[in-house]
Amino acid sequence: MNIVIIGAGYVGLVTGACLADVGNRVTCVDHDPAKLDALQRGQVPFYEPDLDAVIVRNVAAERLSFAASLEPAMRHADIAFIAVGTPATEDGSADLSHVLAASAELGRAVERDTVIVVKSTVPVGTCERVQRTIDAELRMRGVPWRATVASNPEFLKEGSAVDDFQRPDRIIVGTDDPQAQRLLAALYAPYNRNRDRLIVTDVRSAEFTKYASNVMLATRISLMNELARLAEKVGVDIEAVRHGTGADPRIGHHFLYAGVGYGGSCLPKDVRALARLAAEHDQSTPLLDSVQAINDAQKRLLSAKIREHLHGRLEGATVALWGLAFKPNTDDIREAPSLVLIDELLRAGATIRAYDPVAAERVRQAVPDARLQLCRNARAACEGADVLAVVTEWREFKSPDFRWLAQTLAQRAVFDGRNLYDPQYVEDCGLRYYGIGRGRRETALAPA
Ligand SMILES: NC(=O)C1=CN([C@@H]2O[C@H](COP(=O)(O)OP(=O)(O)OC[C@H]3O[C@@H](n4cnc5c(N)ncnc54)[C@H](O)[C@@H]3O)[C@@H](O)[C@H]2O)C=CC1
Ligand SMILES: O=C(O)[C@H]1O[C@H](OP(=O)(O)OP(=O)(O)OC[C@H]2O[C@@H](n3ccc(=O)[nH]c3=O)[C@H](O)[C@@H]2O)[C@H](O)[C@@H](O)[C@@H]1O
Repeated sequence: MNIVIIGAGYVGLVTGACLADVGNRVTCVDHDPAKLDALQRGQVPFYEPDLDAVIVRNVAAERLSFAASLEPAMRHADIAFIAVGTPATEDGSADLSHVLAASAELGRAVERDTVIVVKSTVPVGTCERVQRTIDAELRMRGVPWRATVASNPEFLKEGSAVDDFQRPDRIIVGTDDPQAQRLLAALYAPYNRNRDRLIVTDVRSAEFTKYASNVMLATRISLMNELARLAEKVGVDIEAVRHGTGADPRIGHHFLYAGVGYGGSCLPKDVRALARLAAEHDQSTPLLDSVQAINDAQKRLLSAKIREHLHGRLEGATVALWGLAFKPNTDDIREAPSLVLIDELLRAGATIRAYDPVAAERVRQAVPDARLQLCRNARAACEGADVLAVVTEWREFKSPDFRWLAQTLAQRAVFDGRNLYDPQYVEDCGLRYYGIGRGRRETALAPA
């Protein structure tokens, strides 16, 4: 098929590259000249494992190309995907300006009957707005073409985006139009050989399913983080609880990790946007509000623990920080917990020696403060530091030399924001260990 993708970001680029990889001809259109320039020179503008290889081989095979405008690709397009950003506005609602601008551009560029697929995460009713926007342009042009708008939310995760796209748990297609259903079923057939992954529903349900999925994930994390706080107080290790609860197949082991709060470009904004949608319909959202409040507090937990260990003396202290990206295997720092920790430490007068395998440069641009020193590797970050905080669970942080750390860190403490380490082993090596919800019998407080 001939495919046009509007928006060459995480979702658009992965979608375009993967669809080209199974034989489609794909044009990715983006307004950002720097991004286009990089792509045209064969460079992927962000870090995503395996993506560059898929892009390079499909560009070489002339199945994948990049363009600044929809012309002339729309002349041959069977399907056009809208994969532009939907960031949060000030009041938390999804900013649809990019989606609606792309819709108007599509209305001006459609040159044949085309299925328009909204892949961006959008509130219920947006696809209908997209349809109206495109139809108005088509009417103004007086052309006979039909654009059928369908919803097809994306569920990939950054850091494993290519694999997630190629092996989806489910493919949600929202449309009542039988022709669009058939076309999208054919497009996704390579990922649905057993015919069990495609869920066809109405447009509004598809739009809602995306938010429901993300807020469920966020809720699980906040619940685990709340349990972790209590676990610490009553002498319970949340890691043991995670194993025990996850063994129930109704609960499952995935997404049960207590930590420093969820970040990224999606969970935080989507929880906010759904709460906002509810408010617009006069519905309160006590659960979603708590999910967000717990997450905000969780992002501040590590700095409070560090402050306590240093007896309140953060001023003049030096904190080594491992991990800046909001999760491993990405350089994305949008709403990253590391940024909250950095902000709190800098405001308290501390110096930070930070290391991240790929996200350092982005943090340098976001936080141009000389007291944030970006280091060339994990060990260098610890030299001259008082304590170590681990915020992102990159593989290379999983098994450090704790005895060396005990000799190097002046205040001999590790703050494990991802519960990577065995507390007893760390302490046997001569360090004080602080995790998230790693209560032990001796740390339990007697009830008041
Ligand atoms: N990042 C992720 O892991 C996931 C994101 N989503 C959703 O997918 C959507 C896109 O997210 P990302 O890919 O992260 O966004 P992004 O911000 O990485 O990329 C969006 C791209 O669209 C381009 N753009 C905006 N308006 C345009 C226009 N009119 N014409 C051409 N290009 C235009 C921008 O220049 C940018 O390169 C959002 O709604 C997001 O919530 C869904 C699943 C996963
Ligand atoms: O809509 C989106 O954009 C995407 O949002 C999330 O994907 P992503 O944000 O890339 O990453 P996740 O793996 O979900 O992690 C989000 C945050 O939650 C944190 N997390 C995750 C899992 C866990 O058990 N505990 C935990 O604190 C991570 O560290 C990270 O900060 C969803 O997992 C994807 O399905 C969805 O498509």
